Amino acid sequence: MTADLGPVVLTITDAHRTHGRGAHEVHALRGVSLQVRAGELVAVMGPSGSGKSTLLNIAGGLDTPTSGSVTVSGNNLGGVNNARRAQLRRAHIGYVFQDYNLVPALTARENVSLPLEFDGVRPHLARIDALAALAETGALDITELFPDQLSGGQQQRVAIARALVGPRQLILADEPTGALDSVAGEEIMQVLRARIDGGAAGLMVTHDARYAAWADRTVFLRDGRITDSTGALASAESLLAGAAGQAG
Ligand SMILES: Nc1ncnc2c1ncn2[C@@H]1O[C@H](COP(=O)(O)OP(=O)(O)OP(=O)(O)O)[C@@H](O)[C@H]1O
Repeated sequence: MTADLGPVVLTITDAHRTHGRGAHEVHALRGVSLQVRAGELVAVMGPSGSGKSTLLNIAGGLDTPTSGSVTVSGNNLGGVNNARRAQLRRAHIGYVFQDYNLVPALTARENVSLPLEFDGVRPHLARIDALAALAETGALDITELFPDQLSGGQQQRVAIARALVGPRQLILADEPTGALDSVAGEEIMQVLRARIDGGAAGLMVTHDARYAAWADRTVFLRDGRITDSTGALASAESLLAGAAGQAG
């Protein structure tokens, strides 16, 4: 997998993120540097409170580092105003969350079209792209169903299609398999892996070594710092040992 990596998509350089002040100050990130290339999936593991979600949020411009920089596809997210950051986010970055966040009143297809229509894509073109993304995630048979008619696994396929729709270069996933049984979880990982192999870069938070094993490498966070990094082939054993010790 690592042999065919493309250009660097995500660069995080010495990122610090502090929440609160004085006695309430929390150092969520303490100097994290990380690069993810096209065609590469990086898993992030670590105990509860170690800064995993904060790292994902700053990678996607949902949060900004207190110091340090974040560059996505050559765009420095810190050097632009909020409106431009939101635009860059929509153009380049797809998010997959554990709790799907689908709009209940919209069908699967409409949920996937929505981000494109926000960006001014005409409805018939958004529909074509939405159907392509739903095909990619194996959800073509449920395009006209509403979220409450779908299983958890099906809802996550729709949520991933929404994250992948259009030309996204960076896929950020926060426990994308968290609410699923292991069969559905493996299916979701196949979909994500295929998109990464197709040329996107991916950063995925997981507590589960089985899913981290789908990544090209895993970084371990502890107290806001990267403490360890391992390649996928380094050994499933070390991942399992790490997960057993660090899951939170
Ligand atoms: N908005 C905030 N205000 C204050 N503290 C925060 C905020 N967001 C995160 N934190 C703190 O920053 C630290 C890192 O949080 P973060 O959610 O990134 O960890 P995590 O590794 O994702 O945890 P979990 O596995 O439980 O989701 C924690 O101590 C958390 O309480």
